[in-house]
Amino acid sequence: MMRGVSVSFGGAVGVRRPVPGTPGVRSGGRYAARTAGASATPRRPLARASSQGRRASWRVGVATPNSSVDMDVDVDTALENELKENGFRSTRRTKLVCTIGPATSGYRELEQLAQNGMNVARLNMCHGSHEWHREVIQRIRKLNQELGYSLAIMVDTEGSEVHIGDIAEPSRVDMDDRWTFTIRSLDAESVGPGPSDHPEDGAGEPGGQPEAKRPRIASVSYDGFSEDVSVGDEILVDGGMVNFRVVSLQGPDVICECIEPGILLPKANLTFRRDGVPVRARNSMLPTISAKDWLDIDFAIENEVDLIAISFVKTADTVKHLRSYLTSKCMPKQDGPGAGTRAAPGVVSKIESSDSLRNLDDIVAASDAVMVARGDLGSQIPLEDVPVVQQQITTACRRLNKPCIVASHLLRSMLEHPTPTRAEVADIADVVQQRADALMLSGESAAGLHPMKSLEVLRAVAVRTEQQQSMLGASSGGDGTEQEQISEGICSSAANLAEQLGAAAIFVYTKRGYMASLVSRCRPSCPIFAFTDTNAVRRKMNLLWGIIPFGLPLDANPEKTVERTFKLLRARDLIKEGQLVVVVSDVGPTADVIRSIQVRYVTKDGSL
Ligand SMILES: Nc1ncnc2c1ncn2[C@@H]1O[C@H](COP(=O)(O)OP(=O)(O)OP(=O)(O)O)[C@@H](O)[C@H]1O
Ligand SMILES: CC(=O)C(=O)O
Ligand SMILES: [K+]
Ligand SMILES: [Mg+2]
Repeated sequence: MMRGVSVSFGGAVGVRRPVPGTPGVRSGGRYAARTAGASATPRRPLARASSQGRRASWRVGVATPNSSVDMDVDVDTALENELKENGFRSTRRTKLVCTIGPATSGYRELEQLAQNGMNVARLNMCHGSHEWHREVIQRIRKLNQELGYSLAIMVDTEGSEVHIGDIAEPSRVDMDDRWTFTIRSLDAESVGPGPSDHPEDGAGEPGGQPEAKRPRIASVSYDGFSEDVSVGDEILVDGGMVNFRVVSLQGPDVICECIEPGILLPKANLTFRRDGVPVRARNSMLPTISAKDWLDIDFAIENEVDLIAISFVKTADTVKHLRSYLTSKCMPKQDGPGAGTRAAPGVVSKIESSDSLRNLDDIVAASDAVMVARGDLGSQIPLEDVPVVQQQITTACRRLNKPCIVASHLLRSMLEHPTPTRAEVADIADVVQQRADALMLSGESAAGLHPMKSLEVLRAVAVRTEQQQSMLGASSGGDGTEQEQISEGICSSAANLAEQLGAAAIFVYTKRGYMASLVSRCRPSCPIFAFTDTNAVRRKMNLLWGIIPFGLPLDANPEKTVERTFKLLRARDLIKEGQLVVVVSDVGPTADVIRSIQVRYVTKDGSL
């Protein structure tokens, strides 16, 4: 049944006489023009615009008979600048997620990350207090409000993983160094050279071991740890950042010797192997969402973050359970003109264990987004399987239309060094070629020596790689309701058409971000301008490949909205006269939505 679907090619070709009083132009943040009133010149710059992307706003009166609608359109400051500076074809499509830690938690540093292309800020609840995270969230909100950014915030839960305590500082571990991992709680978690905590080691006494052999000690978060491991097991710290061999078990203490040197970080996680094979510890039977995680989830809800990432997801049931909790906790929000939209955070499932791989499709289908968490994944499955599994996950996400973040070790060497290895650059290029939606920095941006440089490298490699690519075929589709299939068909046709015509951009109007995601999934080679009327949807689209999210009130009459969009973007110089734009719209009078594809040339003043 095709009622209510119209594919029209009513391009407003050529140049029509400009409407008297072309709306003014400004840079960054919000553009506002009022259609009632007579003044045609910008009359109220609310803030100074600068090339760094300072937020500014102009309010403009445009004389149009029979109308008194407030016209405005919001776009992220950094994206607007990228678009203007790089042009449509070279603007980055792959989104960037940065973990915020001590190296980047200040306002100035956050602003610099935003300027350099961060789309989503990740807060890892393994570290820091709620107070610390709350302050970071407030700073990001301030950036969004005052400087016109539209950064999304993702809270990442700790999960029931085994990790060491909060040691005072990163610690170098050399070959043969002895460490004790204990399930005893330690008062001051002592790290580094010091007297032995264990009587039998004899260190700290005259005639004890030499300094380098003194045992060091760290607590372990999981009580079953000392029973799960055996002498001879290999302990991997953070998936291989440092490796130990278990030399003896003494009640609550596991005595280990370093067999591969490296750096031990606070809260580093522990996995173990027996005869070269990863061992499923009993902690894998613990609930995926721990008691602490629930407190962190409440914190995330309270602070209205956009996304919650769940560590070590094993089944879709966990995701569904969390979603019902979020829905019950989140009241309908008054967020812009789209009143009644629920501001419940999206659920990001982190794929980082062999259990999750068995249920991959179900987990992906139940989630709002997925993360390939290669750090832990690499210590839970054979390392050589990681690239294959990454490809499987990105493919499943495309098929099921869920955004996919590829995370961890992308620029690991930049924790210390100012330039990446060639292999790291090749890895980033590989992820971009797989058309993952987003790349994520962890320690590089949170605690490394070169957080800004890391983001610059990430962005530069992403953009360079994208330039070499052309459009990939649209999804296979075929599943879903008839209505969903119609939407998919419209969006993939629009993407194909844009490709054939070499269109400058695709415009898509989207209430929930769904239509935008369908266009994004086709990976067209022109940018996708997605217009929505709620800020929460706008921020969530920060994760979608190729999408440039705009905030714009959506008129009940879709044609009016389309016309207004062209005028506003033209006035802002974001589209140029003569450019060809493919428009996908399914925002209509509620009962009988008319979905259409239109091809339009941009006129001098944007009028149709
Ligand atoms: N909020 C923070 N406070 C202090 N240090 C942090 C914070 N966030 C991250 N870090 C540092 O950055 C390092 C790497 O980041 P992160 O913990 O996010 O690693 P990961 O492997 O991505 O996470 P996960 O624990 O979810 O597997 C951490 O070991 C820690 O030293
Ligand atoms: C990001 C994360 O949790 C990991 O790579 O393990
Ligand atoms: K985490
Ligand atoms: Mg992890």
